Amino acid sequence: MACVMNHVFVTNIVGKSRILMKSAIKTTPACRFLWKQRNSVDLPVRSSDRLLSTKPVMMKFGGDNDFIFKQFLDYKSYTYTYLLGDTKTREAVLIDPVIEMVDRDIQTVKDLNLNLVYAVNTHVHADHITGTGEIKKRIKTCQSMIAEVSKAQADIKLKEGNSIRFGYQELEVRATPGHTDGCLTYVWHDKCCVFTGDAVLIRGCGRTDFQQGDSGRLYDSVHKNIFSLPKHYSIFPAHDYTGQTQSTVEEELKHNKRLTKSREEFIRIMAELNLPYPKQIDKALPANMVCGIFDDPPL
Ligand SMILES: N[C@@H](CCC(=O)N[C@@H](CSS)C(=O)NCC(=O)O)C(=O)O
Repeated sequence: MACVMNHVFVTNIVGKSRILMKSAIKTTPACRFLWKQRNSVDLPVRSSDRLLSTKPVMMKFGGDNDFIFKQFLDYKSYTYTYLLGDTKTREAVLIDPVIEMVDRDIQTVKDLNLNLVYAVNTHVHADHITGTGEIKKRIKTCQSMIAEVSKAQADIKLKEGNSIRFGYQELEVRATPGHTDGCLTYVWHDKCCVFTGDAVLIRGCGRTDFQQGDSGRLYDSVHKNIFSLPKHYSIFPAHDYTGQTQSTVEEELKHNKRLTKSREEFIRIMAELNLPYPKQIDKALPANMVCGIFDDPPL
């Protein structure tokens, strides 16, 4: 097996030694696995030259897999919550849990005998209250995560270049601002998939008319940090309003109704959307700055 390890510099270890600064050289997945076995704290992640996995899409459902993947829907806000787990260690993370659906999420964690280590938000949501605070109340060892620049409360503040590790699995954190300034995208390179929050929706994108919305910034960050991924990577967004569940980088490069346009045209399209404000925005925004925990229970 070709295994070029090169140099590793792990500089910032936070929260049970699972958050690692990007810095080293990407190798083959098998090589990385062997390397991780030798050293459970430091691990090589990808280099700035974006050398990435050449494996085909690996979202197998069933069989002898090393991971768990579940996509849940909140049918009120059309939010997708993702449960990702590592079958060897049973460690798991939840991405974008919704407060009203926490019973479902925690029950699934229990059913699958998982140890939920992180409850992660892609950004400060405006349309629903996050479930991260409620989850932390019920699972004391679970830590919450959100972007540092969002200034929202969380146990661990993330920024571009961090990695989120659960068992032998790892998500790369990429900054994709524009819908909000703290939008993060999580890339699961080993499984060739990417959790884009509201930055890229299927055939669309997050609106840019409130919070720190900035259409030019969204266009640039998506093209730099999502559309530069290998074409076969699967895209899993935070919402879909049309009944779709998943896309790929290739599909969105070809068919996204907004992001395939020129930057100038994109900015014009976004300025003319005239969408109604999300119904829950007035309570969701302040609640989500404090992990979704208010003194008064949410309606
Ligand atoms: N009707 C929904 C809100 C729908 C909405 O505005 N969605 C946001 C993401 S949640 S802030 C969005 O960016 N939509 C993009 C689009 O093109 O629809 C509600 O009342 O909650």
